[in-house]
Amino acid sequence: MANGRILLIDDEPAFRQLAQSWLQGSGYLVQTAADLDSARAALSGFDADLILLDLSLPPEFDPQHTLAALAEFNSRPVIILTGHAERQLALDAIALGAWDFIAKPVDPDLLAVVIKRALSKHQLDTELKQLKQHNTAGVARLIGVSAPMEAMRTLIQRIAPTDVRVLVTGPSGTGKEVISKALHELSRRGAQPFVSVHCGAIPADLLESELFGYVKGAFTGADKDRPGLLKLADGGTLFLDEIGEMPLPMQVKLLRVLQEGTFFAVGGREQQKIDLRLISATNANLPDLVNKGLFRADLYYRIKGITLETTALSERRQDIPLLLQFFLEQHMRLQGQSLRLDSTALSWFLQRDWPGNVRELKNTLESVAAVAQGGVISMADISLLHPEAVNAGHAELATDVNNLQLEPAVQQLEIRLIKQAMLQSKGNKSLAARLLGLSRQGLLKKIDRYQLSV
Ligand SMILES: Nc1ncnc2c1ncn2[C@@H]1O[C@H](COP(=O)(O)OP(=O)(O)OP(=O)(O)O)[C@@H](O)[C@H]1O
Repeated sequence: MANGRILLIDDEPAFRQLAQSWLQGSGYLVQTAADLDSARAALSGFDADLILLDLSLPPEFDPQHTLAALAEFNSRPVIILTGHAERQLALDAIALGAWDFIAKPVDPDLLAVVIKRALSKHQLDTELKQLKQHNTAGVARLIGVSAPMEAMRTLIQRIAPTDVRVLVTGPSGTGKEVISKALHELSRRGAQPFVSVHCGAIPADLLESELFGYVKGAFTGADKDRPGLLKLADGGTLFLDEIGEMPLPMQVKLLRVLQEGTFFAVGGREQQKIDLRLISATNANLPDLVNKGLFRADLYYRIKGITLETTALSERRQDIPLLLQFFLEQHMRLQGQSLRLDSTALSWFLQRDWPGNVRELKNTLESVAAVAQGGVISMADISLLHPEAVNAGHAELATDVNNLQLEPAVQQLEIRLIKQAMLQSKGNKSLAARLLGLSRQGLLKKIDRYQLSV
């Protein structure tokens, strides 16, 4: 399959031919056009994912004319090809919505990087938009494009309208509560309460009165009737989180409620009837607990209904960029400031194992976002909170960070990142500067300041 479709609009035949062969060599489908009219004609039959646009085009050779046409192409990323004299125009193009610009003569390696980044950002934006447009609010909150997530979304949509009991199992932080809420929101009970009970967090001797409520005088301190969580969930959904941690005596009582649909408040004589849907979740292996006598087999079969199994984030890594984007947007909305990850920070997030799954990813992003400055999260921010991010070969930097010697720590980090970028770009300074989010001039100054032999 092709990596993407690119339309190259440039009046120089030799450059068109050369760039076309570079891009085809990298697996892109490429069409070319020499002016705006032929570009429009090409687009009617070729749905380009990205456009490379020279600003000086025939017949006018007037960059302003080309800039005026930019809006026609803006549904896809446009990269401006510019000569040095056109730098201001390129900046104007960016203000008008172009994705980036690249100077002529074009460096093929740099072009490849810019195109790759533009296309992956574009794909993320499109996927996020599609998810947002999903008319089923509950499922839209479940971010992810991996096969397990797609399958989960389909199952949720099928199961939600029924009243079948659901058991959601899987590792901690993989979204079991998000899934349960989606099931509730898409059900006929969606407008009724969703009551969540963390079975392990309520002390065993309080769980009964919390769930069933109590009547005045039932025990010391019960100075008035109080409805329990079961009653509060009447008509809606009761979500029993970490059900594996429910004490055995309470399991017996819950079983009776599930069998009969009725219960008594603690100290009460009046039988109460409830109508609710039960969704349970656990990260424990319930059949194992049943075998060990820690969980009642009859209750297990009652709550099991349909079992939905979540997948660890390390087994669906393709969801990480979209989750990061989602949490970044959430953060930006809350803080009212724009924020992005630079490329090294993004790779760090992509490469980690995330044993705490989505919860750990979200918390980590939020904490580094809190210390980031200037609207960009970089490795310098990450290593302040995660000194282990600095690899073993740079242990001295970790020590500095621990000693809170910020200045030298930042300098050493800069040196390391510059060396890494130079290595990655095989000595190409323009590309290294781009990877580091610096201008070429800015990079040269730093190389000079640190007297680096790169
Ligand atoms: N697919 C997802 N899309 C968006 N947010 C998610 C997703 N999965 C998890 N989250 C977020 O991650 C955090 C943890 O999710 P959740 O509480 O649902 O996990 P859990 O599996 O129930 O964890 P635990 O077993 O520890 O109770 C929440 O902030 C939730 O919003």
